Amino acid sequence: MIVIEQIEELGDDYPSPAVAVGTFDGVHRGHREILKRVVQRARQEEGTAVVFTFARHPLEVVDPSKAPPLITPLSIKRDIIAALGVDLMIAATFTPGLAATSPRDFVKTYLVDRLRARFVCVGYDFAFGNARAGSPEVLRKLGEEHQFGLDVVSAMAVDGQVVSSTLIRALLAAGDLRQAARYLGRPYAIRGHVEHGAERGKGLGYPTANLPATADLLIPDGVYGGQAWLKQGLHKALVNVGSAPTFGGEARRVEVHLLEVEEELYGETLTLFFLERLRDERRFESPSLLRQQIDSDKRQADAVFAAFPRFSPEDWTLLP
Ligand SMILES: Cc1cc2nc3c(=O)[nH]c(=O)nc-3n(C[C@H](O)[C@H](O)[C@H](O)COP(=O)(O)O)c2cc1C
Ligand SMILES: Nc1ncnc2c1ncn2[C@@H]1O[C@H](COP(=O)(O)OP(=O)(O)OP(=O)(O)O)[C@@H](O)[C@H]1O
Repeated sequence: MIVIEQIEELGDDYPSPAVAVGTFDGVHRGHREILKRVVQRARQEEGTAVVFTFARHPLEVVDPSKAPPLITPLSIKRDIIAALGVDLMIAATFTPGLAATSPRDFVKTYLVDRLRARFVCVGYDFAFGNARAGSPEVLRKLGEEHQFGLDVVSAMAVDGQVVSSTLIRALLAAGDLRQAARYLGRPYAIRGHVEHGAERGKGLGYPTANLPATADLLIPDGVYGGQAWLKQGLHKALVNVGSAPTFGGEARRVEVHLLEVEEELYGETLTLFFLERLRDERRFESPSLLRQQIDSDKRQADAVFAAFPRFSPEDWTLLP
C-alpha cells in the first residue's frame, strides 16, 4: 500500500479509483465493511482501492476541547488498512481550510478533480464539509452530477449495539477490553519503541520492556493480560500500566513482561495487544509482596490466554 500525506503528491497512475472517505479511528467492524467494499469494487474494475482519511482526529482542529484520544495511532491504522488490501491511503492533515470547505467544494476539489473517483463508499451517518452539512444524500446528488457511483453502508451492529469509535473509546476507558475487542474485531493495540526503565524488574523476577504511555493511551492504569507482537512472533505478556507506586511512583509507563522471551529488547518496536484487565495497580508494602501478587497475576493471565478468541496479528482480525 502506498501512503501519502498530501493529496497534492498524488500522481496520475491510479486507474478507476474506488474511494472510502472518513476518519476511521479504530478501523472497527463498521469501518472495515466500508473498506472491504472499496477493495472489492477496485478488484472488479481493475481499479485502485483508495482510503481518504486523516492523520489525526478532525476535532483537534474543529473543536480541540472535544477531540478524543485516538484508538488507532497512524502506524497501526496504516497496517490494518493495508491488511484489508487497500492500494493507496491518503492520510491528510485536517486543516481549518478543509473544515470551512462546503460539501460541494469538498467533493469537486478532492473527490472529482484530484482523485478522479469513479466510486465512493461511506457509512450511514457520514457527515462532511463545513458544519458537517454534507450527508450521504448530498453525496448521492453530487455523484450524479459528477458521475461517480455511491455505496452507503448501513449501520453495523454487534451484540445489539451499533458499533462506533465513541462506544469503543468508552469501553476502553472503563477497562472493558473484551467487549471493545468484539466491536473492533481484534484486541485493542498500541505500538512503541522499548525504552530503558529503572532496571528493577529483573530483581523482582519480572523483567519488563517499557513503552512510553502516550496521550492516546485509552485504557486505565492497571495490570493486563496481553500479547506482544515482536519480530514476527506473538508472545504472551503480563502488562502493567501505571507509575509503580510501590517504588515511589514515576512517570506513567507501559511495562511489558514477556512470559516466553528472555532477550534484550531495547529499541525494538513492539506492538502490544491488550486482552483483559486483571486488577488495579496498587502500592505494596514490600517488593516481595508485589512479587507474590505478580505470581498470582500470571496464573490469572494463563486463564485469559486460554479463553480469549484467537486472532491474527498480521490480518488484525479475530479468527472465526
Ligand atoms: C505484571 C506486573 C504487575 C505490576 N503491578 C504493580 C503494582 O500493582 N504496583 C506497583 O507499584 N508496581 C507494579 N508493577 C511494576 C513494577 O513495580 C515494575 O515493573 C518494577 O518496578 C520494575 O521497573 P523497571 O522496569 O523500571 O525496572 C507491576 C509490573 C508487572 C510486570
Ligand atoms: N457501525 C457502523 N456501520 C457502518 N458504517 C459505520 C459504522 N460506524 C461508522 N461508520 C461509518 O464510517 C465512516 C467513518 O465514520 P467515523 O470515523 O466518524 O466513525 P464512527 O465510529 O461513527 O465515529 P464516532 O463514534 O466518533 O462518530 C462514516 O461514513 C460512518 O458512517
